[in-house]
Amino acid sequence: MKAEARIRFPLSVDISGKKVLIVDDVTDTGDTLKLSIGYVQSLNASEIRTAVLQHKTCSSFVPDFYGQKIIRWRWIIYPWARYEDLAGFTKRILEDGALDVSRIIYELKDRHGLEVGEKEILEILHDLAERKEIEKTEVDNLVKWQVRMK
Ligand SMILES: O=P(O)(O)OC[C@H]1O[C@H](OP(=O)(O)OP(=O)(O)O)[C@H](O)[C@@H]1O
Repeated sequence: MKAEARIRFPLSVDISGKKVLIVDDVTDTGDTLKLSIGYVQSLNASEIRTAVLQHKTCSSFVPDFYGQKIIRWRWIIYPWARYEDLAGFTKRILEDGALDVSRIIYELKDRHGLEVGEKEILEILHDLAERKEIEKTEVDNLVKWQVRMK
């Protein structure tokens, strides 16, 4: 589930009277751009336009410019968000029970069509473990990973 859009880092420059182009990678619900427009308006920009790489037609907001229209909803993994997306999918997969690395790789391919190498997934697993979100266990001499018990 996606978190609610919010302004985390207010602008530190004066944009009053300026023409502003807001650029994002994608519109999904449209909430991010709606919020951004409201925020930029509150700073008295004179004109506002919006642009995204990919616009999903389910979005309640239609940007002024987009590179591609996505009609059939799908999750899009951008190179700059691959790590974050993989970590999220991996955690969700582990919610179904403890799994070893090769099974996690299999599930990522099966459920999400993702090709992931062992080195890449191990780095993510170790990071999630360091953040205490998952933990390593050993079952019958097999190393498995599971969501950390609270
Ligand atoms: O139209 P919306 O439903 O608002 O979705 C679009 C937003 O979602 C993604 O960001 P994400 O929520 O992953 O936040 P982040 O870029 O801060 O990680 C994306 O980069 C857009 O900013």
